Amino acid sequence: MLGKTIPVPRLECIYGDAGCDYLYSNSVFLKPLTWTDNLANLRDRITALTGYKFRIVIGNQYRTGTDSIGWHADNEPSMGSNPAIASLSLGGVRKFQIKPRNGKPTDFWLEHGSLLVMHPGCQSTHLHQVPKTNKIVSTRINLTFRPHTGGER
Ligand SMILES: O=C(O)CCC(=O)C(=O)O
Ligand SMILES: [Fe+2]
Repeated sequence: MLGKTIPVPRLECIYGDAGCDYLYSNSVFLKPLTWTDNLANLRDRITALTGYKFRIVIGNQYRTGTDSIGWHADNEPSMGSNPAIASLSLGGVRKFQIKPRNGKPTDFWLEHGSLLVMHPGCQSTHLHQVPKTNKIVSTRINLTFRPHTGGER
């Protein structure tokens, strides 16, 4: 529901081009802050590396092992069809799992500085998550660079 605060088990923020508002799960509305120099620099370096253009970045902070993100696909219509998503991990190592819808998960241990790229099509065929863990883990920050179809250019 718009205007309602929904708790999520992690901290979130969004930066991006003006007007590139982001609505997910039909309930959470995020309005981007203006790109900082450091984030814009990272965005441009990742575009140079991957060839994909990005207009928003969503930041997640997993403070402890109880912070997480459940199984989902990033298929919000505002990103257009078949988005390419680049995911940069910083800080503590966490398990990232990806699976074909109804298939078996594959585990990746995303280390500080690793860049995971989900190519176009991935969001229609696969789901991904960062599960909770009982292990002691240090804080992790993840930045997902994404396209967006709206806003000002
Ligand atoms: O933290 C991660 O590695 C994944 C984050 C994610 O899936 C998302 O923000 O949609
Ligand atoms: Fe995701």
